[in-house]
Amino acid sequence: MGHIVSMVELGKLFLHHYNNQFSITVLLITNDFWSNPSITSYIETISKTYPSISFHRLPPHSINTYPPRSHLDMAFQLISLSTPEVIQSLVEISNICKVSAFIIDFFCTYALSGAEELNIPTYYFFTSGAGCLATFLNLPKISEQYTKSFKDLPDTILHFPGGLPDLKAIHMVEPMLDSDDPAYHEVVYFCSHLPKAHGILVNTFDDLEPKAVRILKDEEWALDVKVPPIYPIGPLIADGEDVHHECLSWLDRQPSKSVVFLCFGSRGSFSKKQVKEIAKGLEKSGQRFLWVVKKPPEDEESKQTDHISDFDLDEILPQGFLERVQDRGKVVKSWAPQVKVLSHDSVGGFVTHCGWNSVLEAVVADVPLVAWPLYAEQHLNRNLLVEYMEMAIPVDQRDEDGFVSGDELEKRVRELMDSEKGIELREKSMKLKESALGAWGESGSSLRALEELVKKWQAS
Ligand SMILES: O=c1ccn([C@@H]2O[C@H](COP(=O)(O)OP(=O)(O)O[C@H]3O[C@H](CO)[C@@H](O)[C@H](O)[C@H]3O)[C@@H](O)[C@H]2O)c(=O)[nH]1
Repeated sequence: MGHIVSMVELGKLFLHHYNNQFSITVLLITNDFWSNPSITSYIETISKTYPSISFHRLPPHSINTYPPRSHLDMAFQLISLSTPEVIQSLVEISNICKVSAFIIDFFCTYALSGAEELNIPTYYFFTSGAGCLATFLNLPKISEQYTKSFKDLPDTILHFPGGLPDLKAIHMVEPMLDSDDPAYHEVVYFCSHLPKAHGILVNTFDDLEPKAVRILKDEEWALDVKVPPIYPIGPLIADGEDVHHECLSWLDRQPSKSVVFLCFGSRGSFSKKQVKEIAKGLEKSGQRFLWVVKKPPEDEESKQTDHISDFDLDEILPQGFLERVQDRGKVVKSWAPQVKVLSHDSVGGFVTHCGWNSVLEAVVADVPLVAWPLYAEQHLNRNLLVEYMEMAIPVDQRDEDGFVSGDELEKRVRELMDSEKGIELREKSMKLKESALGAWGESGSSLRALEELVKKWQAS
């Protein structure tokens, strides 16, 4: 969902600045694996409100090569199987009009060479940040240096060029933890193809990641790999959902900047033990909080689907917790309208899983962060947010399973809401909000990057 929303936001961006010059076609893979009612309703809404954006659904495939090793292996196999139809669609669209650019998600790298053979300029839209992109560009080299799986290297620290933060091997991006998983090799393949694109659009802005943008654009090859033209065209975030959720009325009754919001993205669920520990930490912290809790998965397998199922909150929270914190805490099941919550005046801090959209939404809303990464590239984002961008407080996690004690959460929440460090972060986040607005103002950095890109297309 996060990737579709980002891609559509990009389409809306072109339409907003270059009305009548472009129409947008979004190619979508269809499969039970991805069927999700919120995606269907999202697409229906966008189709109605933006007639210049059309969605073309590719025919479904089923996996017939080998049993998938992981959910990402399955996802990558399905995407790869759709490549011939992607290229066929490009041919058909080219027969009707000129394709100015073909913009692909990182996970859709399979279509890059076919599109280039058709002489269609192909770009990536990288939905995470510039620091993450700079690190990804180096992953093929890093992977060559190790024969063991990163998950089996508990004492190894990985170093990257260009002053990028180190990363514990066990915090490697999720699909590259296990070298026996075919998804590992697919991610290396994706990363090694990034330099082959005409350019990479990145959902960030210069002032948010000045060091990372600089090394990506550095002609001296600070990164030790070839980097194609980079276009930081963010922050692109979805508009707040047009819903009225009960948690918003609750926020209306809380003092300004007093509430810590805890939300862990579209898939972030925890074990029952971890849920109890979070509750303990929040209760002891004495702070006001709004906490989105997803259903704890029964096992690793059900982790992919369980988070959208219904469940009984009383069964997983400590006994009497809700009554004891009723004056200052609210727990919401499964989902809250995050963009609206973050921009509410009562919210003064955000405990986040470091998903990039969540980071950008917090930046735009001027909310300081506690970083609690879970999966995907989130550990990498945590290191960037804490060490490189200095805009978040980290939580200390157990190496084996990422567990965070209630005492640790209590300490970090207090630090964010009630300490010198918290004040520092708050000042920084106010400045970043202004810079985010400035990036799209007259001669702002993101606007300039967009203009440069479109000029190229117009000239070709
Ligand atoms: O209760 C919720 C939970 C999430 N959201 C929204 O869902 C999106 C979540 O996006 P993000 O923060 O990027 O997290 P993920 O959904 O986990 O995104 C995936 O994609 C991101 C972009 O590539 C990566 O940075 C993440 O690690 C990866 O997990 C955001 O727009 C949130 O506002 C809500 O509105 N309410």
